[in-house]
Amino acid sequence: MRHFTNIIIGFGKAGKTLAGTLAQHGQDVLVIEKDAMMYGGTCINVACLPTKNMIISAHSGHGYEAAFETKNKLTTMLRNKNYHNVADQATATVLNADAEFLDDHTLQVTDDSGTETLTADRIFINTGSTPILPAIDGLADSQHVFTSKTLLDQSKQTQQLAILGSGPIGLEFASMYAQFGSQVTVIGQTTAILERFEPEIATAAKNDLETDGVNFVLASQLTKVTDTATGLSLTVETPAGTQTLAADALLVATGRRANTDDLHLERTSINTDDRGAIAVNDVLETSVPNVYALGDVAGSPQFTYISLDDWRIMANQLFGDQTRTRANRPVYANTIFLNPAVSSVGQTEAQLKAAEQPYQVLKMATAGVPKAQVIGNPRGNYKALIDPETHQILGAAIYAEEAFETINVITVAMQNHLPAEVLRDQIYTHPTMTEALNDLFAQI
Ligand SMILES: Cc1cc2nc3c(=O)[nH]c(=O)nc-3n(C[C@H](O)[C@H](O)[C@H](O)COP(=O)(O)OP(=O)(O)OC[C@H]3O[C@@H](n4cnc5c(N)ncnc54)[C@H](O)[C@@H]3O)c2cc1C
Ligand SMILES: NC(=O)c1ccc[n+]([C@@H]2O[C@H](COP(=O)([O-])OP(=O)(O)OC[C@H]3O[C@@H](n4cnc5c(N)ncnc54)[C@H](O)[C@@H]3O)[C@@H](O)[C@H]2O)c1
Repeated sequence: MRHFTNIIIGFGKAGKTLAGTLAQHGQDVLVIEKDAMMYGGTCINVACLPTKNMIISAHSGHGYEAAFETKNKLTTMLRNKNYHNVADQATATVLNADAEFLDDHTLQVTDDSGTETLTADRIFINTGSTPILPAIDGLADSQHVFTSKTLLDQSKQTQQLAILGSGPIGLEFASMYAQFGSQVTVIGQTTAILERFEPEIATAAKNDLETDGVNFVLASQLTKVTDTATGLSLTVETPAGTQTLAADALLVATGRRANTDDLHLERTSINTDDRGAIAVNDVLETSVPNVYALGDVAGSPQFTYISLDDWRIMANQLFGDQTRTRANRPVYANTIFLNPAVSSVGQTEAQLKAAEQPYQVLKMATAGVPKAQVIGNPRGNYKALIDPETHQILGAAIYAEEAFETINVITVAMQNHLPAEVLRDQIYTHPTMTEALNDLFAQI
């Protein structure tokens, strides 16, 4: 039985960054990753980075197959770099094996050479999340049903793509495939898309997706999947009655759940919450002392930058002044990478209204921003909500080119309680999309 000071299960964003921190402090650390094609974790191999690379290729007019090759080169380079970032540290070791718990502090790892028992002073669980496949007649047995990961593996373009779920994965793939020229149908159970965004922005984005060729079947339930000679036939209960849709492939994008499947937590005193995520306190410790969970598996909001923030909390607790916790996570935004992107931060007008909190609304069309015309994509709009007394920003939503950059400027202002005048009066380089903030906040 080998013993380590630190064992990290899963090569995710939090885990790989923590491995570097521990090694820099001279501590030994073993990182266990079950899949050698996943060194570096989900984001760089099968999620954020390959999808954004393919989306950029699609929006730039590149064909699917060229985009696929470019994406594979990128992920291969990143995987190799991520592996060496950890494995080349003097006190770090990477083990390609499946890890499971035997008891609270003992792990068993299994690889081609057999099994081994390991113990550690501290164990960090960073095993990410896994797609939820709804129990729909025929779905599990179909040869033409894909997850985001398996669809990204397809070297040939799917010409007729059905997508179940209108969340970020469903919409980003819909936008990407429509730009590649495929016929895309999104089947959603909600009556609208982007429900957590401002309605003006959600409506504009939906109209533009439709202009790009995406067909929406909303407020509907997929009830049956049947494989045909060429693809599949989908039975959908819609408000207008039962519809049958034909497609070459179905992407299932109906959410992701914490990945605890192989860990055998039932052999431990590690608790899970009502969503199946590992229950942790504000400093990410599980119900077992010295066993921690970080990122998606700990029920953290499912973003790479939040997994990275879990690393900040952990590093601060281990080596810093122990002030950072989940409870004082800074303000953060989110983006869905459509054409253009939609980004939001803080509260929406509906939330402020429900809370009876006073606010002033500022709105502007993207077409008024010179850079949007330079790029040739003037679609979209901006909306901000400010406190009428302090002029602090309560929320913002942007549907525009480079929304994902501009929103970060607003986020910094919100985190630091700056009045909107600071963004209104700031000098921005020209021509940039950030200049929109001069005009948006000029309406105060
Ligand atoms: C298609 C898609 C697009 C996304 N786009 C974005 C985006 O643009 N921006 C964003 O911020 N977020 C995005 N996300 C979400 C983001 O990818 C995740 O929130 C993030 O990767 C979670 O990281 P993590 O640190 O929790 O673990 P992960 O990076 O998921 O790492 C977990 C690792 O643990 C390994 N593992 C699991 N079980 C075991 C075991 N028993 N033994 C050993 N190893 C094990 C897995 O193989 C995996 O490598 C996207 C997700 C998807 C699916
Ligand atoms: N740009 C980004 O930051 C980005 C991109 C992709 C994914 N992600 C992360 O990954 C997570 C998972 O993404 P996701 O889109 O799979 O999940 P999600 O939970 O965000 O959205 C799932 C959608 O599927 C719908 N749905 C669920 N069951 C359904 C059913 N039976 N029929 C029809 N619709 C159904 C839900 O109503 C919801 O709209 C996201 O929550 C997000 O945190 C982030």
